[in-house]
Amino acid sequence: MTSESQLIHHANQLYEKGWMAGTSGNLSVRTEDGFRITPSGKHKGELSVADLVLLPSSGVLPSDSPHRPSAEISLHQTIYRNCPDARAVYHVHTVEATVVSEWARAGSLELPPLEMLKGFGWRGGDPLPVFPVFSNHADVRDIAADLESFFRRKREFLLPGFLIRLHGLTVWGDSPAAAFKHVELFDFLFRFMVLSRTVSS
Ligand SMILES: CSC[C@@H](O)[C@@H](O)C(=O)COP(=O)(O)O
Ligand SMILES: [Zn+2]
Repeated sequence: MTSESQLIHHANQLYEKGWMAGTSGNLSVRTEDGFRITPSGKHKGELSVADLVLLPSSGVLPSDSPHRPSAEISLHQTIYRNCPDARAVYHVHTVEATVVSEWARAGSLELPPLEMLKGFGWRGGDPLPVFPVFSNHADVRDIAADLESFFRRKREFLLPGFLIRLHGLTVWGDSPAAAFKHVELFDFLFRFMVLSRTVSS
């Protein structure tokens, strides 16, 4: 299976989970000639490989592209530029990700020290990793600029994801399967956070 067809398979699965409802979210995979990304504003449960838009390594979109690329392409570009191992970037809108994004303080969200964090390579006992939450600027390029500044501040351990306030979750991985796994791990953490507040209130 090519990485493009894995992306389409995952788009269907993420749509079925309700995480790409109402045309929300966008997915991309790195290819030899750049990366391919979902088109803007299309139903994410009805895509095919032919719908994907190529952003060539030159960074210049071909003028004859039949579809418009995702409006959030600048976030994907920023991740691929800063994370050489990233081969897939997935952005979803889950209810719990949106709820917990409101709980951030000074631009970061405290994650619970759950076993599930080890799925990201975190070792229990190490300090909890910083999980950034960026403002949902009207111009996505301003969010990408905040992300760029975050990447510049080098850290020992970087979680492969971030939230945008009242918007959604973005993750990356060294394969489409890894990106999908990271969406699932973060979803588990966010659902735990929401549920534990509900139970204790
Ligand atoms: C339901 S609208 C959501 C969009 O504004 C955006 O946040 C999104 O995730 C999808 O944008 P798209 O341009 O289709 O990739
Ligand atoms: Zn979005």
